[in-house]
Amino acid sequence: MPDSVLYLKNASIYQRENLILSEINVTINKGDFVYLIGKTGTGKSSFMKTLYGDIPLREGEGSIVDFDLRALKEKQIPFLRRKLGIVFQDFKLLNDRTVKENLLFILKATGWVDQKAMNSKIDEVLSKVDMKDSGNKFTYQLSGGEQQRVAIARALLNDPELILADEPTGNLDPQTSVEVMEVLQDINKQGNTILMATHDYALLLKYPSKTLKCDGNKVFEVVQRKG
Ligand SMILES: Nc1ncnc2c1ncn2[C@@H]1O[C@H](COP(=O)(O)OP(=O)(O)OP(=O)(O)O)[C@@H](O)[C@H]1O
Repeated sequence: MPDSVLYLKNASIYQRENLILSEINVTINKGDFVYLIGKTGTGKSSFMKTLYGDIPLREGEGSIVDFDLRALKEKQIPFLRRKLGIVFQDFKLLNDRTVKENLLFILKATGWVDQKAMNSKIDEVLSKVDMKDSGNKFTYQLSGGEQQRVAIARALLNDPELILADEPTGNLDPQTSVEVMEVLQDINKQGNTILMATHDYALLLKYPSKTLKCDGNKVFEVVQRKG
């Protein structure tokens, strides 16, 4: 699989002893923008959690950014997550710090030491999400859409090979959802690979792309009709 960043073959996903999804066959290639859709409770979050090592893959084959999901050891998980950018519905920013301090925290935690390099990386990712002028604001001073843009900037810090966004617009109004989606589209056009779980069908229609659907314990690729 030369250009694949995610590969699942006959994979099954369990929550404790409950089978959530089975016979999953999915490939995501470098540069793709892929949606993961499905009704509530069909397993989108379980799928995402398996990919970032929060749920072990117990059946089938799985490889993500060159990590074997079946053989993944607890101590490898931080290294896997360094190659992924993860964006959550509820932003998960540290509210007692400024935007820059939130980003510095992650850089230091992932081994960066050179202050100049850190500052320039922070400027770079904040520019990508159009938040360069807000570095000194506390996160609680930002709107929901701005907070999500900072969370996307944070996901970009370590040049991830794959961005996993789990309902990134789930807490946002329709207008702000479109703004955040524009940011995700832009960074995809710049070469980032993105898997986005969503139940926002308006976004799918506005920004059509490859779509996987969770339904009846399976994951299907669905073909979107144009027009
Ligand atoms: N920690 C857990 N332990 C046991 N079962 C769980 C756990 N978390 C989720 N489940 C079950 O797994 C199934 C899939 O849940 P999941 O959260 O993956 O769905 P989802 O498609 O992401 O839903 P939503 O859109 O509501 O977030 C549900 O039936 C849920 O009850």
